[in-house]
Amino acid sequence: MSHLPLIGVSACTSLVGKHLFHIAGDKYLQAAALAGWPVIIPALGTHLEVEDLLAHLDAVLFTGSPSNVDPSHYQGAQPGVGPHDPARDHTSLALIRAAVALGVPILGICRGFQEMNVAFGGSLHQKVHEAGPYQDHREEPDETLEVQYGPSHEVQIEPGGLLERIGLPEQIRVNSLHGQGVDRLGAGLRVEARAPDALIEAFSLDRADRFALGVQWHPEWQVQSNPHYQVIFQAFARAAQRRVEQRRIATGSRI
Ligand SMILES: N[C@@H](CCC(=O)NCCCC(=O)O)C(=O)O
Repeated sequence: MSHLPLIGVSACTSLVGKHLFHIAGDKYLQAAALAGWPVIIPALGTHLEVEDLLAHLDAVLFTGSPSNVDPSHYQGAQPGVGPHDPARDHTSLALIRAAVALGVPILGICRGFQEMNVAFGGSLHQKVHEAGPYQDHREEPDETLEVQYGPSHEVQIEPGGLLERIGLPEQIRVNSLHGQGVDRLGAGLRVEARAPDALIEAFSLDRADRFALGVQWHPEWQVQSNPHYQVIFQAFARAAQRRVEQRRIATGSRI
């Protein structure tokens, strides 16, 4: 039997009619399936130990979402810009910290990237477009998905980092669909890419023994037809496969 990695995919809470559901977008699940079997992680908050779940997973993908991380997680009690999803905040922040501690590879996309920064003690601009020298990084609300998720601006890949090592060239074009962005970078994170306005667009954990990468753009979008997006998921898949091997050795081949 082959040991296909199990890839956790973070869910948002969302009302469908009068009932609360835990949902993850199809494009994230399809892209995660390039690395292994995706399993949706419900945003159940903190009453379950995330370590118990992580013991069974080989990697976790933290998805994008229209909701914003509640600023109480990084700058004290403030109303902040909604919508918020407190259950997702609690689940994701606990999962990110525990995954890194346990050596489970993680990839954060858009909100997931912002969650990673907050989990490492960083902060976010509430509205990037009102925060000084930055461009407006939001999508045009009335445009088609093809336009919204199409290339929007360049990012400059930092030399010597993970993104360079996995094969990305000095500059790539990426999509851009976010109102918030990294302000103070979390402890232990290394900048991997910046937008032309210098906004941080990607970071990794500065530890050779961990795969923890966050990107502000959406590499899951039509990943199969974009070689620059594909290499990110290929690197994530390799990290998940390494975790399968580590778990196999740790459990004496019984997985
Ligand atoms: N709300 C945050 C994060 C933006 C984000 O993740 N957008 C993705 C929305 C839909 C999707 O493609 O999953 C912000 O505005 O910065």
